[in-house]
Amino acid sequence: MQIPTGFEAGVEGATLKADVRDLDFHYGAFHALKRVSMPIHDHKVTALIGPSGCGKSTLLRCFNRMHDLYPGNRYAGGGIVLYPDNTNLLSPDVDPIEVRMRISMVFQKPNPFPKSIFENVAYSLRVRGMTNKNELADRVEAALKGAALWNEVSNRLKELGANLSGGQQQRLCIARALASDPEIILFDEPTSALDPIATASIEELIIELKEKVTILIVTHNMQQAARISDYTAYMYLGEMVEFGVTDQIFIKPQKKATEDYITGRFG
Ligand SMILES: Nc1ncnc2c1ncn2[C@@H]1O[C@H](COP(=O)(O)OP(=O)(O)OP(=O)(O)O)[C@@H](O)[C@H]1O
Repeated sequence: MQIPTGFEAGVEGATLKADVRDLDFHYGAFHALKRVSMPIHDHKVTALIGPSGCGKSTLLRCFNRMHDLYPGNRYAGGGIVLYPDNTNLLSPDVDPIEVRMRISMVFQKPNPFPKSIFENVAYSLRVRGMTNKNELADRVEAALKGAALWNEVSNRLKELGANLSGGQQQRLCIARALASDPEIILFDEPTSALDPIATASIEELIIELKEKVTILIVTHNMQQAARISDYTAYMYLGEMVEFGVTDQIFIKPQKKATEDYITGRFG
């Protein structure tokens, strides 16, 4: 899908994986997202930045219909179109379970299931009906390799996931997210509970992962957004203030509000 008019392509020939169109979101009476539009480029990392409470996580959670799990939440406006099949992820006709198979999520705190390392990764495959032992083993190995964890755990697969270090647990959660072969992975501040070394390895991994998947990441850390993302979106009070190529947002933002935030004058 070529970039529709009105979106800054940034990279020649870039294609879109999804686009958010005039999206509104309400937590009961609270209007948390206001007419948000932004493109999600295929096989790129897009970072959502902005001060606390501006709606970054709310926007991220729309992508896998997590808000559906709580009563009173309401999507409105245009929706989120996923390419290449033009599926509106927020349409009531689209099954949220299907959406979560195509779009997986990694949370702020590593949250392995109380199961073995192997089962943490195999779980989503079993849920999808995979029963063949060899196939499961191959897929688990591929996901753990994809998450740069295989070398550290290949001889510990029966141990509890919770026995791993924090950084390893987060890579296990990334392996779990990868196992189902998603098209997009959502990361919600994935390194905020980790030390600098574990953070660096997750950042390196995210950059590698974009070969396989499209990535959308919420981060409080502007240096992190600058280091790992191709595109950055700056949000404030539920609105999309500015979207662009990361270098442009950080070096020469178009809007004063973005500049004030980037330079630390605000936020
Ligand atoms: N379940 C909820 N019910 C009502 N309001 C909510 C709920 N979750 C978030 N909000 C409100 O929606 C707004 C956006 O919250 P959100 O968590 O998306 O912000 P954020 O930019 O991710 O913030 P942070 O960086 O602190 O995580 C905030 O005003 C928040 O108080």
